Amino acid sequence: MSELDATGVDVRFGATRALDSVDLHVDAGRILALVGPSGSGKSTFLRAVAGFVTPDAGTLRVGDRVLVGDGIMVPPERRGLGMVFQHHAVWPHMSVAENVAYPLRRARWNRTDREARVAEVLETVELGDLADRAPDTLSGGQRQRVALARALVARPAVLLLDEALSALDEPLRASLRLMLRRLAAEYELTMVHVTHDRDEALAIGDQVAVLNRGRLVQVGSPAELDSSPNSEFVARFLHDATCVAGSMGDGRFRSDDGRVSVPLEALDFPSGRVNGPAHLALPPDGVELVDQPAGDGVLPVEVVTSLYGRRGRTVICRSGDLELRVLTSGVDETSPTPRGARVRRGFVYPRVLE
Ligand SMILES: Nc1ncnc2c1ncn2[C@@H]1O[C@H](COP(=O)(O)OP(=O)(O)OP(=O)(O)O)[C@@H](O)[C@H]1O
Repeated sequence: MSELDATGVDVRFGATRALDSVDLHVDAGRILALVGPSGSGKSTFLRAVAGFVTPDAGTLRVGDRVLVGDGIMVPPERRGLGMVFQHHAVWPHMSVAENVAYPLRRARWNRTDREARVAEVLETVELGDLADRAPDTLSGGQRQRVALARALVARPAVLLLDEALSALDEPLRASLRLMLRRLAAEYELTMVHVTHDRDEALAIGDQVAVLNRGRLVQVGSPAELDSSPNSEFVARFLHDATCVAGSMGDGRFRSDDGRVSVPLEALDFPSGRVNGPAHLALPPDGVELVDQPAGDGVLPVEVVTSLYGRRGRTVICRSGDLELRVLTSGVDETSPTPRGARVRRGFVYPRVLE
């Protein structure tokens, strides 16, 4: 069990700054979920830790061992890390057990120790019965567990997962999420789990880090990110918030077009109190539908459509040019069409005027 520490990691590909001075710390035995839109630098970070990409600046350390920095650049095969990719790289010409034993063969483990360790790891990933099977006779989820077992077999200091569950269907994904959390706890394994799936990041991570254009924009527990997104970007990305431009003054937010006016009681300031130009981010669960189009903090709306979800139905409404998502619980769609949306909770951020 080892902690992972990244300090000031920069990676450039020509004019693209794939990672911009990234500082990240993962405590030993914990899972960090790294999430962000496409092209935000998630895979580049993992590849830099694994040793497939050389940072232009910064240091990477696992435990007290420097992997990158101070003139050191440890090659990938000497880093002692495990990695699992989206598409299970399982060798078709080897049985399940042979696939899993491969890293131990390369490390010249003797046969008895190798067989015992392979059997133990296959039990851990619940593949004990399938040791002799050929990979092409396995389901996608079983193959991915073979890849996981192979990454775990040599007791890596850190396990790196690059969209490792993304190609699987639910509910298999859900069961593998649980398996990863169980492994982290039982074996005190440090993990970095890269995903573009926001719900998965919040479900699996002890800590969640959000990347945007190579920059780390927020790191915190799932509950912190859920309740207190520190920027408009995070509010949009994690919460599907609708953003409204306006300003704060006289204890309320007023939108530039005059349609939205919200009193202080309904406002949160996750990045600090704001006065003057501001953006209001409205998460779907911070707005409720009401029958009347008027009232304090109420916008007149027209319902466009809705999506069913387990937490409730998300109703898509329009108010002027604004498209708003409202999470409702058990709204009967045949009831009189709601004509207003009342803001119960919105996040306010400073707005930098161009
Ligand atoms: N080998 C490379 N050569 C040039 N540019 C690259 C290379 N690898 C990545 N990039 C660029 O670096 C940026 C970050 O890419 P990266 O693959 O890390 O993003 P990501 O967040 O993992 O995206 P996705 O979710 O789409 O996989 C992107 O702009 C990408 O085009």
